[in-house]
Amino acid sequence: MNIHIEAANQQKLPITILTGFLGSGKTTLLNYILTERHGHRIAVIENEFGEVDVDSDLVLASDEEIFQMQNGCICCFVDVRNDLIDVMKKLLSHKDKFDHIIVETSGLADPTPVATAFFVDRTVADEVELDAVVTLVDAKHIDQHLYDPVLDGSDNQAVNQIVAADRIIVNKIDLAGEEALGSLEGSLRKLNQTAPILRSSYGVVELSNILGINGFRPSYVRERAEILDIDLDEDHDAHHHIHADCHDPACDHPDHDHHHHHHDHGHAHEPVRRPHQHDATVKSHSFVYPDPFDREKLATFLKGYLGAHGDDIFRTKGIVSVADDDRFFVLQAVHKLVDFRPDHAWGEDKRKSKFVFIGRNLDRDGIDRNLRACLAI
Ligand SMILES: Nc1nc2c(ncn2[C@@H]2O[C@H](COP(=O)(O)OP(=O)(O)OP(=O)(O)O)[C@@H](O)[C@H]2O)c(=O)[nH]1
Repeated sequence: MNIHIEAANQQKLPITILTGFLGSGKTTLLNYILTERHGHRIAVIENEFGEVDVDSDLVLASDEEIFQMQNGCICCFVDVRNDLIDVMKKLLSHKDKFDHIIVETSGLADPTPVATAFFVDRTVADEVELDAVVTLVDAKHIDQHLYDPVLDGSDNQAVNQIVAADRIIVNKIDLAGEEALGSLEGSLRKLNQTAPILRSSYGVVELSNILGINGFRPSYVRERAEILDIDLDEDHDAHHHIHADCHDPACDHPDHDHHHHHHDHGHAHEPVRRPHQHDATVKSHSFVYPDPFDREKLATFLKGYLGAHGDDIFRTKGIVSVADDDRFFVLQAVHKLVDFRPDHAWGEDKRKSKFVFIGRNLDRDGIDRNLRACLAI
């Protein structure tokens, strides 16, 4: 299989891979990018973690093209990566409509195999170039994931995302003091010696620092090839190596083994396995209810429950139908920090509530029982 790594070419469509741990602010940054006037016409590909799609409801409607990719994490499955290539081909078939693509990975994804995927398919590789891997870091919560004791000896996605970055954005600086920020930046610098580190609150950064930066300049090629695990020295028929760990506990793909590295050697459907451990303790549970909720009861439950279990529950999201209110409510929680507020009117949309809880030691039945107790009936 031929791998095309070459100098940046203005004709090629730049791709930004937006990554960062669960709840770090990827969608917030994406919304900022999509609503900001920056001169780029952007297509977005999203990869959702968890089987119930909430993210598409959270991304602001815009003229941009937004493609949802569910059913697995981009970084994990060969067929999800193939879907990525298919989506990319569709986009390329009307590329006059945009001049930049952003791929938002799921919060548990390793960006490296996602980036590598673009070099696997020749048609796509001829037309696109990786502009940059942009990694968001949650200034308040990252420490507990970088130094996660449960992951001792296993792959740590929070670390991989930082290692793979061309740009690091320390987000949520409003929640951290100067001293903590300084020490965090020191730790990030140890993991990644080259990526400029920016700071932001709610993803507000100077966009010229993260879009159209040509992270793949010729001088970067070797360094990037190393990060992407592509062997440049193997003449024209260089193998590509995809480290396709699945970090999507929601997946139950038959070909998938959560305890092994998949190591492709150009044969997309025949992963070669080698011993590997990783965190299979993180799970995602989704809940859907047709009946409306009592706003106060639900808010009280969420605060109390996440207050008690928020060390283990990394991320909670929801779109909620509230009794006697025309608007849908959005639930956003990262560990113990809960944000539950009204959004737009439901309009023609069918009212129903969806919740996704992601974390360790989740008590699915208990959460379900508690949520049902908050229904307005
Ligand atoms: N205080 C504060 N909250 C923020 C900031 N940026 C984002 N948030 C909040 O953090 C929560 C998570 O933000 P998202 O943008 O949904 O995070 P994400 O990385 O897309 O999350 P996943 O898709 O689950 O991985 C939301 O409640 C945001 O409003 C910030 O700079 N400061």
